[in-house]
Amino acid sequence: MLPILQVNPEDLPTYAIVCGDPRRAEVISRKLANVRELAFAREYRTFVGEYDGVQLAVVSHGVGSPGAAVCFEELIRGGVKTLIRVGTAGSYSADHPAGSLVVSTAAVRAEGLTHQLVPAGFPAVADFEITEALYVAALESEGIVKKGITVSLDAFFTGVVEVPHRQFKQAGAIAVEMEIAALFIIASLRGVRAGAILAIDGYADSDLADVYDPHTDVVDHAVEREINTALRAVFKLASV
Ligand SMILES: O=P(O)(O)O[C@H]1O[C@H](CO)[C@@H](O)[C@H]1O
Ligand SMILES: O=c1cc[nH]c(=O)[nH]1
Repeated sequence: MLPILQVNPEDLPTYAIVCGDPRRAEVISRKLANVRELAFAREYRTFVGEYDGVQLAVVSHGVGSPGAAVCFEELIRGGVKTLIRVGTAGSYSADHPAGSLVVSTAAVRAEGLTHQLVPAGFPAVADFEITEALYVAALESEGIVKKGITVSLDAFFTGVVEVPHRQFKQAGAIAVEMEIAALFIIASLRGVRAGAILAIDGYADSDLADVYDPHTDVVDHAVEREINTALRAVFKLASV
């Protein structure tokens, strides 16, 4: 039994879609055939089922890298070889506002967890095949799709220390979220592949406390679109 997810490794397939929100995991699970909920322990809700004949798990990892890392590590210990994060993110550009999709090609390690795992200069990079499958599948849907470098932070709300959003943006990053760096570093360390797609829910460098509202139809529609994209990507990846 995986001690924290509370899942029996024998029940896990080799593909997994992961997301922060346990409710999103349940939404994704409703798109699967022969679905079973294996566990709901802490923030980690685990379903297994089939999409177009491909067996996959859908698991929530909560908010923030340390908790998400526990989920990724246990899934990999349980036999998962392909992990796709289906998340939300803040945008750095009016070219991709709320409702857009972003496929992460690499992540800035602006968080703490990965610095306890690998040396400072080690890159957090997505798997090429997963990234390609996600991007191609996303382009088949209606709406804006971008691919590029994303930033993984620990702090969601700001304090008195300035987060260098302007520098990240000037250096080429396109969106901000919280767990992709951990996912890509852990995948590299453990010899599995990982990718990520994000629904944009606002602007990252605004005062989030005042303006952040991820509960809009535009964001809901983008989340639905990224879920369908990720499922089609899983099917494509499993078919080659
Ligand atoms: O929508 P999820 O997958 O949770 O992703 C983003 O949303 C959470 C913050 O609201 C963080 O987990 C961040 O990475
Ligand atoms: O981490 C996150 C997630 C969604 N939107 C943001 O601005 N930041």
